[in-house]
Amino acid sequence: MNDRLPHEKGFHVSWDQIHRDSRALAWRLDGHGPDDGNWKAVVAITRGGMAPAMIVARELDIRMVDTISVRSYHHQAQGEAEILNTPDAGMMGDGTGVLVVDDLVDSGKTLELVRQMYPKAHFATVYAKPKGREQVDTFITEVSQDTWIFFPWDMAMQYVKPYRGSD
Ligand SMILES: O=P(O)(O)OC[C@H]1O[C@H](OP(=O)(O)OP(=O)(O)O)[C@H](O)[C@@H]1O
Ligand code: HPA
Ligand SMILES: [Mg+2]
Repeated sequence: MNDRLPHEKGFHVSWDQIHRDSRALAWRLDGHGPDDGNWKAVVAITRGGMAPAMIVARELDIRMVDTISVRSYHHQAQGEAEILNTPDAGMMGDGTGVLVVDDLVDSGKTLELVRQMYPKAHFATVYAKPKGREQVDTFITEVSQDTWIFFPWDMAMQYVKPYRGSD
């Protein structure tokens, strides 16, 4: 792996896999909302949470969808997490009944910040690393801390040399 990358392992996720895993997340959450099992809204943490949030909202038939914009990473180096935009305050309240969805939790800093704003919300991610696991209420797959997850929206198909041979 390239010297600039601090992570030992790469976990490459296809569109098909993120779709399946996001569906699995929705099914796990189904029936666990505070209002007769229902959730009132889905809030995606931009940008990575938007595709999983769309799939969760579709599976659970939730039409109330909003976003919260958080930025914490510059390439693979983490900076201070900052909130750039918040969802409708009236809809959010203290977060009760709201599913906050992100693609993954790594250090947990992003979720920690959002949790401070909406302590009663339910935090769900598709993938989780050990350091951030305490910040997430529901997730599907755990990967080791030294794994970098590559999402399909950050990748493109490209030529790979044969195992044997030089062209
Ligand atoms: O648990 P943490 O260590 O805080 O890391 C997890 C967050 O980092 C990534 O987002 P990023 O800030 O890179 O922005 P993006 O979603 O727009 O790519 C990822 O999508 C999570 O939101
Ligand atoms: O493993 C990761 N993959 C993509 N984005 C991320 N942001 C924090 N950790 C990761
Ligand atoms: Mg993100």
